[in-house]
Amino acid sequence: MKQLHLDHVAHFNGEVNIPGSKSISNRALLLAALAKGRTELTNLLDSDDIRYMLTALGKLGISYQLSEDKTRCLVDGNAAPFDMAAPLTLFLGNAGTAMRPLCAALTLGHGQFDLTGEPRMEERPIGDLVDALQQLGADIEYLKNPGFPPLRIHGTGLNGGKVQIAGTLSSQFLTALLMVAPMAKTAVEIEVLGDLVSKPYIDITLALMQKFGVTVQNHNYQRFEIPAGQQYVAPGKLLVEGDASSASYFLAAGAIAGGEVKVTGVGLQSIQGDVKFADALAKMGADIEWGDDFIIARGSKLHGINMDMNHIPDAAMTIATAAIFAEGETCMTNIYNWRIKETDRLSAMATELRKVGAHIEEGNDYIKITPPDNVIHADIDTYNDHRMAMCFSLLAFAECGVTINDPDCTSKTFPDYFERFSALSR
Ligand SMILES: O=C(O)C1=C[C@@H](OP(=O)(O)O)[C@@H](O)[C@H](O)C1
Ligand SMILES: C=C(OP(=O)(O)O)C(=O)O
Repeated sequence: MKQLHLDHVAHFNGEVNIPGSKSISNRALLLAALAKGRTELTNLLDSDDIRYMLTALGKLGISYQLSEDKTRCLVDGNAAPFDMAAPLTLFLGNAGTAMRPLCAALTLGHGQFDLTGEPRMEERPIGDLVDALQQLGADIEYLKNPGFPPLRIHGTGLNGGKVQIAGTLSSQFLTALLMVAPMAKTAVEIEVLGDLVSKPYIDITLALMQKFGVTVQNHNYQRFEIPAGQQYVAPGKLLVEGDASSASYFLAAGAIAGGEVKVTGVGLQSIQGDVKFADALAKMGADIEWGDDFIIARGSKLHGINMDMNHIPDAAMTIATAAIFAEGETCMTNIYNWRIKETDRLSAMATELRKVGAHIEEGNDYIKITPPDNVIHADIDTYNDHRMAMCFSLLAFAECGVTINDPDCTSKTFPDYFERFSALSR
């Protein structure tokens, strides 16, 4: 297994232009494929999750041209649902933003589609989405375990009408349903059951649907009305914002190391909820400055916080490792869905933070972190979870440094993360 040894970093300063948002890249690619006309995407993310979406769209007959550096993509939309004469298998790795929306999109057209993924993908639920699509007449079979991928979809077109969907495990199910609703045969009315988790991701979905010319009425995230007969229309150029979750590691580094770090590509104008990470960091005592297209974090003495983090599920992991450098306890609540992501993140986080000497209380949906008096050097296991690797890089600010096992797992969303991190380290 590859290991990356990070020696003590005393100073961390500079500017980072953050690579494109995963959430926006994969939504924009799928909408561009379904739309009428050509979309030019710039600052597209080049990473595993986006490659799975692009490869799937290519197999589905979508023509696109990718620039050499893979951050600019011209997509010629289908102006219609996918229609394939021969059965197709699409391997989607562990990309939730490919699996969930494609599952919905493939019910719209015609053909037989098998959606498969990595072993972990087979443990990540999708039943709430499948149940909702079945209410609209979709024909979807589970190929192994009920409620989980792999799936077989027989495209038959999607009926409209009223549909209920659970919002309690993942917002990606509602995102997927929203994205296909305008192309159903009649108007769709969605009712969300239970407390909707990761709500700001729905704002990303609605913002992109709007950019592609589609109307949705949002009744307080509990009910959505989507008129029938709508066609996605290519918006021409679309600049993908920098990824706000990816920005969190650099902002936290700036706050911990006492220097000044500026991230560009995300800021006040961002449509991503994870920019609110900067507010959580400010609550810990960091000095944060906002611009329309940038955020600056300056170091200061950090203290622990007690906060519901359901609105920033991904960036919240960065708070957990930043908490090691804060005075007092940090309690992060309402994060049950950490358990169904790339790994069981609550359990992984608790295990690895204990290795560096922290005292941890792990609940079903919360984690309480008491930092150690002296951080201990540890070999950090990353569980094939890019965010475990990236947020534990912050332990390089401890005197003892840190070792990251299997650092290449950052390829899911940020292939050159450690090069960028080193570039700002002194
Ligand atoms: O819609 C999206 O782009 C995402 C939604 C979130 O998932 P959940 O809604 O499952 O929490 C987030 O964790 C994931 O990385 C991306
Ligand atoms: C949960 C994540 O990914 P996915 O899009 O596969 O759900 C993540 O990137 O933290």
